[in-house]
Amino acid sequence: MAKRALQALSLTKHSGDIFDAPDHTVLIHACNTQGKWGAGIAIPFKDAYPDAFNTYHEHCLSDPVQTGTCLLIEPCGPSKHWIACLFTSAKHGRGKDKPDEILENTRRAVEDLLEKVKEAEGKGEMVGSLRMCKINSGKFGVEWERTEMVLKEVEVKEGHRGVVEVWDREGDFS
Ligand SMILES: Nc1ncnc2c1ncn2[C@@H]1O[C@H](COP(=O)(O)OP(=O)(O)OC[C@H]2O[C@H](OP(=O)(O)O)[C@H](O)[C@@H]2O)[C@@H](O)[C@H]1O
Repeated sequence: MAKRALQALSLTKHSGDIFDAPDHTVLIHACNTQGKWGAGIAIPFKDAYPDAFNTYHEHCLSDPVQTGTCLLIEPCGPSKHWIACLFTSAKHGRGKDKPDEILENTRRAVEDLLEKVKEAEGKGEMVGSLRMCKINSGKFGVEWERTEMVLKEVEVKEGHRGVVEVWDREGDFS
């Protein structure tokens, strides 16, 4: 029998505030592995989800975290939002990984995210839609178009979510 072709990930684009999301939405951002949410969209994440920041921080300090992985943090606080940290660069600031490395880490981290979402759903957890900002396009300095190309090449395996929403405050996807 012919093998079923694997589907590629679909992106939908949305203009507005990523944080203004229904309960159980998964909010996704790109992180360094140093345990710091010190700039860019990481600051509002830290302000709105201090418990998630503590979980991320401890995860980074307790084990050397590999890039290309994802930490999916269970809903905490009244918002019931899941927080997904994609480890797309080891360091931040001047020491950040090179764009090609960030892109390869992104591909693997998103695959890891899709698997972790599947596992959570398998345990009967409520997991809403997957929402990301234009990851890597700010402090990590990688053009959004390059990250978008990589995301659209991610293979959606059996039982994995096939759609990720991308949110931008200005609706700028150029
Ligand atoms: N307040 C806000 N509200 C809404 N949208 C906002 C926003 N601020 C920025 N954006 C947008 O969010 C997208 C991603 O841009 P970002 O620069 O955040 O993230 P990135 O993925 O390039 O880099 C990750 C590293 O940035 C941080 O800094 P540190 O390493 O701590 O220094 C982290 O900790 C990571 O390590 C761009 O579309 C920005 O327009």
